[in-house]
Amino acid sequence: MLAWLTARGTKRRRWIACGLGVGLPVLVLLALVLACLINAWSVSEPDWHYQLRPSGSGHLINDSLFEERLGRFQAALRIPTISVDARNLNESALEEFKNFLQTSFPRLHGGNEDKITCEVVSNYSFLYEIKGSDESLTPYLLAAHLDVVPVEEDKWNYDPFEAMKDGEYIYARGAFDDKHAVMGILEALDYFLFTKNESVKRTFYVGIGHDEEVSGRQGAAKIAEVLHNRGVKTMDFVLDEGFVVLTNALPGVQVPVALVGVSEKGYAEVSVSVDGVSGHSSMPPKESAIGIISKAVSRLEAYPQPHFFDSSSVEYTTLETAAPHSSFLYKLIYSNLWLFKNIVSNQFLESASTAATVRTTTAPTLFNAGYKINVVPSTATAYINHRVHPKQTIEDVLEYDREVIGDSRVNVTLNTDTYIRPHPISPYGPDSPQYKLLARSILEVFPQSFVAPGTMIATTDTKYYLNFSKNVYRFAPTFLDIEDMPRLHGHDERIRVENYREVVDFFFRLMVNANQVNARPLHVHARNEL
Ligand SMILES: CCCCCCCC/C=C\CCCCCCCC(=O)N[C@@H](CCCCN)C(=O)O
Ligand SMILES: [Zn+2]
Ligand SMILES: [Zn+2]
Repeated sequence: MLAWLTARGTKRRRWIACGLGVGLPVLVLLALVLACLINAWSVSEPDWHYQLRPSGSGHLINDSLFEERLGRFQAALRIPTISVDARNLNESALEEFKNFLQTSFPRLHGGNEDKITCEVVSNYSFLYEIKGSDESLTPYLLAAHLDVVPVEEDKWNYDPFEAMKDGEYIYARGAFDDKHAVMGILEALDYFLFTKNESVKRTFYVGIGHDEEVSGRQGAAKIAEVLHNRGVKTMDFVLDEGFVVLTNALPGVQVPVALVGVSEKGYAEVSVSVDGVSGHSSMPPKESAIGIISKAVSRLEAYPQPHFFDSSSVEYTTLETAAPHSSFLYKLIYSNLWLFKNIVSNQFLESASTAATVRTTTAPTLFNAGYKINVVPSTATAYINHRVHPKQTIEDVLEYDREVIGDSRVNVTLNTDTYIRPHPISPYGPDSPQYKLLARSILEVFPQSFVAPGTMIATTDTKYYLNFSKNVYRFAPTFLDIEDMPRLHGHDERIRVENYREVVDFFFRLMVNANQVNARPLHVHARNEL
């Protein structure tokens, strides 16, 4: 009897143990799925972001004036202010552009010194100071550049310097990068100061560089020096080109995202070279200099730099912010990144543009070796352009390169004249008044979008303005579908005509908002009014 009871007890315990063994994980899994679903169902736009949305929208600049402004923009695009390298700028075009600005905006360039002064810096760059009445308010800086990259004319379907308008778009080099901002800022400024006659409380500056595409050393760097010498030490915020309003950039997100660059990747030019033996090509060595460097470059591509995506990454917030605007599947993923971060990170690595936001990129861009078909050259050099992720130092990147190449014959050398360290992360989110000011101005002009932070993947002139402010933002009010990305620095660069209207509106709104202390958004409404 006792034995039977004991046996029965053991059996029950086994059943319980077995039940627990299978049931508990199933329960945990169910709880997990439920928690994820609840997170996805309950995700909504944060109140602070929602409250920045205006209830109405409308263009601020009247239509008859817009045609005139558009004509001026096209005229600006027709001047080929091409920067090839720091010693090869198109000086006659720069001179023409200077005259063009001065004659197009006479009220900004003299005779109104009580409102605005303009200094020409390094012959072709411009620094405007708009004096405010309240000296207790910290000034801010709007920046842009007037030079453009060269064109491969025969690859364009339009003349890159004709600024052809096909009804919907204007096609021209510089339409997107960055003359829309130069002209948009000046149009808005002229309207703000002389048409609307706004009384300026907060001083602000407009800095327009002429050599951003080749370093900015004569333009933005000198503008920063002039400001410093005038005793300007602090800016409330700095806004320069950078990210834009993007469509189809984030998986599962149909709504346009106005991505604000709150940091910027670093920049490094690295040479990978070997000094070997030369000789007759009829008796080649087992490994030539060209072969050794080819292998090194091939390994750098095969073993890319590490990637970073965790709760401390800016991109993590980008996706959390995108969650309420995503399809249900992506709501589920973006509102549960603690669980799905590895999947997301792998998906990011699949496309060049998103991969660039989560890792240091490695681009072999130049390859020099050899000078005659029957001579084995002793040297070969490849040049690698790295864009350094803020979670790495330039030293980390070089060390990784050397490790991956794993060949002591190969010299890996940093160009110490050109490197730029990753920029610090500027504040973003509800606790940053400067970010909110920018977000409000964006939403007033692009109410169909949402605003999210990102890490700018290319370099901008902001590197020269970092000492003025901890609030440095990189954003241009232009629309870009991810499919149009190759047009940037590529062929058939373009901007939608309607988008140019929004560009002028945006800079005008920003000037109005920045001029109001403790400003409230236009037509603010409560969530339940909709
Ligand atoms: C999760 C987000 C997905 C991001 C997708 C990327 C979208 C990119 C969108 C817009 C980028 C616009 C960039 C326009 C600014 C380009 C600035 C630039 O070209 N700078 C040059 C400066 C060269 C100076 C000489 N060294 C550069 O970086 O090469
Ligand atoms: Zn640019
Ligand atoms: Zn550019």
